[in-house]
Amino acid sequence: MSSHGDPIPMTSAACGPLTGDAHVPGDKSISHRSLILGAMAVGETTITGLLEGQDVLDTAKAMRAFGADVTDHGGGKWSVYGVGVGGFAEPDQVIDCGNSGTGVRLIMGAMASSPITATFTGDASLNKRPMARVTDPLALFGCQAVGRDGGRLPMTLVGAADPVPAHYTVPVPSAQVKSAVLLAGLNAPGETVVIEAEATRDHTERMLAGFGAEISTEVTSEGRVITLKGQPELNPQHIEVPRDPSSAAFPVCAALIVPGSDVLVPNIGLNPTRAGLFTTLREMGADLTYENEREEGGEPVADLRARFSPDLKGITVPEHRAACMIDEYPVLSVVAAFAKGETHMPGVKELRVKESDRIDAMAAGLRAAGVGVEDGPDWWTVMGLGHGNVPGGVTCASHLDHRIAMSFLVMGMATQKPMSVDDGGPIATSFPIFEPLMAALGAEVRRT
Ligand SMILES: O=C(O)C1=C[C@@H](OP(=O)(O)O)[C@@H](O)[C@H](O)C1
Ligand SMILES: C=C(OP(=O)(O)O)C(=O)O
Repeated sequence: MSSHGDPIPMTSAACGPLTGDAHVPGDKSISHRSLILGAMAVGETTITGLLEGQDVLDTAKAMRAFGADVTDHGGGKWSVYGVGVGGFAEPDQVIDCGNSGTGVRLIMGAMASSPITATFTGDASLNKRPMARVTDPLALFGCQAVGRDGGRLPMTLVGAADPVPAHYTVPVPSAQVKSAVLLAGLNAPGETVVIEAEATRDHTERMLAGFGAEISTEVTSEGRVITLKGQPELNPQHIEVPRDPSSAAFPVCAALIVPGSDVLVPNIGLNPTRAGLFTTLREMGADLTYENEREEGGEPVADLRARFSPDLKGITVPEHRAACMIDEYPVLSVVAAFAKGETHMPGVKELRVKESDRIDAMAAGLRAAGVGVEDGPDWWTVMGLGHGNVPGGVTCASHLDHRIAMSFLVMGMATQKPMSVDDGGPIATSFPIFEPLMAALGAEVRRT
């Protein structure tokens, strides 16, 4: 089933070279944060290039339910009239975050230090995902949570009437947990401190500073120590959302495996906490170059140029790189199938608690398509067959997971026989223009 509606079976088949420019949508992480921080500022935040995927639309709807005035002006232009830190109203309906872990976890953080009660739910995928990783630290602020067994949604949070700041070491590498704690810290008096051993995406820290919060990060022997001063007045901003490196991954990887391809993916944010896939692909021998490198809004940006790469080789992806490419492992495993030799991916336990168990989902489809995969609790290895040698010819389950669906469709562009997915519906959560964008490059992707 797709997140919203009937399943949409899709197929992709081997195609001629992929060529042209691929303008991928706005960054999903930054889009969620623009709406949430806009809702917590005093006055009007304007946003251009917002990702209008279902995950972000669900966050926009949630921000309205908490009292912010959120307006869609068309063409990716949005405005949010915020209610100020501590100004959230109590929603009179259940908050449905659909398929989005980022949406629900950040919003829980944003309301946790306010004296209001809210009930959260999601689709069948989100309702299986662990929420105690967020509600445990939110309890330190005085927020109470009651959910289903194992800390699952639906779940009701009773925000703290008298919040206290927290000092918390994040036990798993998760930007969502870190961000939930920081957002809760906004309405607590005094300093909230979050420590992360491994660096995860730092958009919340950068954007909070942009909105005028007092926040600092110190790198110590314990890791990154982030200190936030509570109860600031956040100033509204104009935000230009950069294009999403996690979406860029799909046309980039497709170009590397389809013979003769030459694709330009312009204006991609290369924040080091997000760009691990591109480093990894270059280590595998990918013909992937950064053109027109520049800085925009304090972040490194470049146009990515990906060309067919006949001599890809398997590598071991360094474990310390996992957090900065965590959403890209599914599509990396596809590229690995077309490389020569083994690609070993250690330290990736978090893949098992995404929209699906991404190791299981990819391993099942790759094996069915004739590719050897070995896996353990926190690692997996793909036995590459080399270009032209990957059989394909199977239908894979996408398990309500956009990245699984897109990964198998990219794979089918270079396998001997077409690849299908049972449901391409979830693609709309993060990359609603995936089909027309890939078709315009010359791919054979269609609904079946
Ligand atoms: O903070 C964010 O915007 C995200 C953090 C990551 O999740 P975790 O925090 O669970 O690693 C990532 O997988 C997700 O797509 C977006
Ligand atoms: C894991 C992802 O998203 P979320 O956790 O927001 O559902 C993703 O987009 O790959």
